[in-house]
Amino acid sequence: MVLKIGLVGCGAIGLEIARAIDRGEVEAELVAVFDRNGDRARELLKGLRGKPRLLELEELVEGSDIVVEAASQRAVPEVARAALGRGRDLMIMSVGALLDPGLRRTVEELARDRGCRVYLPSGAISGLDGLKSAGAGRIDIVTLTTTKNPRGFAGAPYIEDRGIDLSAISKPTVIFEGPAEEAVSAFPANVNVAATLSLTARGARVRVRIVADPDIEVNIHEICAEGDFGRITTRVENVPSPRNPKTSRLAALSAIATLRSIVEPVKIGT
Ligand SMILES: NC(=O)C1=CN([C@@H]2O[C@H](COP(=O)(O)OP(=O)(O)OC[C@H]3O[C@@H](n4cnc5c(N)ncnc54)[C@H](OP(=O)(O)O)[C@@H]3O)[C@@H](O)[C@H]2O)C=CC1
Ligand SMILES: O=C([O-])CC(=O)C(=O)O
Repeated sequence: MVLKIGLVGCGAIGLEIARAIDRGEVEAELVAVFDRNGDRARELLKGLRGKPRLLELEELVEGSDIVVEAASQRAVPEVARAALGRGRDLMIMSVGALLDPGLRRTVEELARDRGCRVYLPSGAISGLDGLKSAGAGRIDIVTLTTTKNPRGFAGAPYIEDRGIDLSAISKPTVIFEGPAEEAVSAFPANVNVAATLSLTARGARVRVRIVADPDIEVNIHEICAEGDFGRITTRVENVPSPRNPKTSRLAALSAIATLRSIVEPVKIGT
């Protein structure tokens, strides 16, 4: 049976996912899309050969085997409850939402009760395979250093609340340092990867450093993890999405790769 996918969020990541399915790169059918911005959803549909329907969330869930969230952290509670509550599998891109302990518990309980799977793609980072293995032992500390062009941080609550003038940054500047839980609320569209690291590290401390560098055009994520296994360091220099400079192209590719791994019989990696 062909996997039926319902997509919530038709922005930079949603568009790439929809196109990959439409080109036959994932053996699945995109049956429906939803976005609070109807124009963006209609624009996405125009470019596809297939004919997914533009539906409200409840109807989208009804017709899908798996719901893919590529919208925002704010969207996650409603989408998760709608999908898991009806026994549908769920993929979450706005992983930062799951650092709210109440929501994480709800998602885990609903998934267990209804026999559903919840997929959290690696997103814009590398090294989760090793970190996942390390988590079976003891991880002491994980640090994430994220560096983007200042324009990538525009609109973040941390920037707005403090009135930080991003255009005045003329050299690499540390604009935030703190735990993952704070980072994902302060920069909800920039460091969801901190939450993915935190969940993978199973309770180990994840410290986040955010750097604005006016001289770069890539989104860099550097990770260092230490524990009884030794040390892992990884660094990705990501090409930003042409549609959304906050988001890296690798994040959309990781969603597509996760969907493939769901439908393909051979699973590679930890
Ligand atoms: N896990 C990871 O590694 C990564 C995660 N992300 C996260 O993935 C998500 C999608 O990223 P991206 O495609 O770049 O984002 P975009 O902003 O490009 O697109 C998101 C779309 O979803 C819409 N949307 C927002 N909230 C809702 C809602 N409650 N219900 C329905 N639609 C909604 C937005 O509308 P509007 O424009 O009106 O807000 C927009 O059209 C973001 O939360 C982003 O932070 C991004 C990169 C990496
Ligand atoms: O795409 C990226 O570089 C990472 C990102 O925005 C996020 O984790 O929210």
